[in-house]
Amino acid sequence: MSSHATPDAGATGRKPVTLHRLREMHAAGEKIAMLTCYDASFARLLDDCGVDCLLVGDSLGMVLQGQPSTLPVSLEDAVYHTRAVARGNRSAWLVADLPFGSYEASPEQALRSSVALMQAGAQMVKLEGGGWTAETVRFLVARGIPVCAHLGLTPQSVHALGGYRVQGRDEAAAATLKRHAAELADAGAAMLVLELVPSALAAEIGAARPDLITIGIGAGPRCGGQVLVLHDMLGVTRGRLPRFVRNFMAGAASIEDAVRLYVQDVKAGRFPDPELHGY
Ligand SMILES: Nc1nc(=O)c2c([nH]1)NC[C@@H]1CN(c3ccc(C(=O)N[C@@H](CCC(=O)O)C(=O)O)cc3)CN21
Ligand SMILES: CC(C)C(=O)C(=O)O
Ligand SMILES: [Mg+2]
Repeated sequence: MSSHATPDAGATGRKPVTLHRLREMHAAGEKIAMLTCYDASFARLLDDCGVDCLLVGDSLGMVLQGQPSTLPVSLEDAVYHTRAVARGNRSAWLVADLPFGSYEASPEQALRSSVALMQAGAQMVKLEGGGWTAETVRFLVARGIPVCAHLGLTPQSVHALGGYRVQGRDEAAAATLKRHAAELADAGAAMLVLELVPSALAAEIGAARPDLITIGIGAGPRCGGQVLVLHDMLGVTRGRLPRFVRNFMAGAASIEDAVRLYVQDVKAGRFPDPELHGY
């Protein structure tokens, strides 16, 4: 064992996943595996299993708190779970959702909320919305805060959208989505979550902006990476699940095996299957 071992890498652990490394992976065509994570124990497990990115999603409102939507999640809630995940994580890239009401009023409000998440251990913040968020994205990026955008089904707008429905289905909506993606990329967003959009549209957005790392959830296999809600892919969530979910615990001998299978299947392009999970 070298006496010059870097302090960040554990004895057997990988090097920390940086934004630079994610861009290298994306440029080389390596798919990025992301999962939501809300606590220290799962953070350590997911990191050990090679998950590239952990997302402290505001889905925690539904999954952990039993809320009917993500709207009741507070910035305090997000900070609390980001702290926990940051303590358990060793090397995965840590993204935290800006909750509903914590960033919409102004770029300054978004900065204050983002500072709270970054001080809790996040390395990137994620916010939902189209072109109107570009000014805020530019403001945060200029101040050293990496930003992930989120288009398509944006659950914080569920009441305006009229339910958790596929977005960008007709030609006009698809054109708007493409324009918003370009505006967010121009504003400096490094990553873009595409949720519940037709696979062909997600592929087009990614092809138009190779500088933007697209992460799909119900957006088909031709994205730069994939994300799922942890409790969904582990078969913990009860009730009817979105079509894009696969239960990786089915046939797996352990949670670690299921998570490793997810990472392998994302990297190999085996998940998602366009027939089973696509729109
Ligand atoms: N546990 C959990 N998993 C999620 O993926 C998730 C959350 N919670 N909470 C926030 C949002 C809500 N999400 C949802 C919820 C329902 C559908 C759904 O039922 N979609 C239909 C498609 C409808 C259509 O065709 O327009 C489906 O069958 O997939 C999709 C995404 C995704 N997010
Ligand atoms: C599902 C992902 C993209 C998310 O925003 C969340 O978990 O809150
Ligand atoms: Mg979210």
